[in-house]
Amino acid sequence: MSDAAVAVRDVSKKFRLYHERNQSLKSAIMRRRTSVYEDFWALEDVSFDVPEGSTFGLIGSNGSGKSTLLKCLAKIYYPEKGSITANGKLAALLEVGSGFHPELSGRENIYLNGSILGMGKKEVDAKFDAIVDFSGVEHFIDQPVKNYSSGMYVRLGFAIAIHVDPDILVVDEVLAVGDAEFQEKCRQKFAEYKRLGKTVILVSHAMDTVRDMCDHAAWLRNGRLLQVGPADATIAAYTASLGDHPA
Ligand SMILES: Nc1ncnc2c1ncn2[C@@H]1O[C@H](COP(=O)(O)OP(=O)(O)OP(=O)(O)O)[C@@H](O)[C@H]1O
Repeated sequence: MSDAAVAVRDVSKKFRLYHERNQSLKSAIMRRRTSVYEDFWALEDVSFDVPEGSTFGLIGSNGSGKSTLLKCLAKIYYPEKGSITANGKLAALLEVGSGFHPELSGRENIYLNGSILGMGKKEVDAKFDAIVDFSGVEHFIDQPVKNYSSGMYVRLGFAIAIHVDPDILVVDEVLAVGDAEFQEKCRQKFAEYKRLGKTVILVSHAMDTVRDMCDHAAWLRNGRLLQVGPADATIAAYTASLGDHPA
């Protein structure tokens, strides 16, 4: 479909859950090295379109498959079944610290992470000051990132991801780690993306944030898509399903 930034079609993702009831060496030998496992489908037959230019929220309870789906979008995981088509350059900011080497400095990690996200050295050179400026971690830029706080990690990771200048930005829960000032910066960035017709896909448990930022949303439960469409209606259905337990 021409107006879809991302088309998710019949996506199913399986993990193996190993059941090692007895951890001893003797028991491993007795089992003759055969492992006992079961297949667990973290995503099952998930299909939806993310409209181009939308800010799209993925919502659902813990373990419903949101992060797994984002990792499939970012091509960190490959689904066993189905397909995902992205129409444009996609940059993802997933778990805190992913794509960073803890022993390297912030400066070195900008080059490392930038190249993982598809930027050449010259491009990073040209954008370096702007990345550092947006991140707000200039004072610590030559320190190893293992000494960064989780908020500093996320600031730097987000600053790099947006300077890739993606058509589609995929952001996991990590924004919740940032302080109020940083969240406001992100909010402004998402609004700017919207004005530019770019697409943002984000995961959040904060329904106020999703309501505030997103125009569309998809609700996952136990790996299945329960509802997709306008954010307000999807959030209302999800929160109603929680009964007395607020999201
Ligand atoms: N690498 C893995 N190996 C085995 N199981 C996994 C793996 N990654 C995720 N899972 C399982 O897949 C299911 C979905 O996990 P996922 O992290 O996608 O959920 P989520 O909706 O992002 O949850 P949360 O809101 O808690 O972040 C969970 O049951 C989880 O235990």
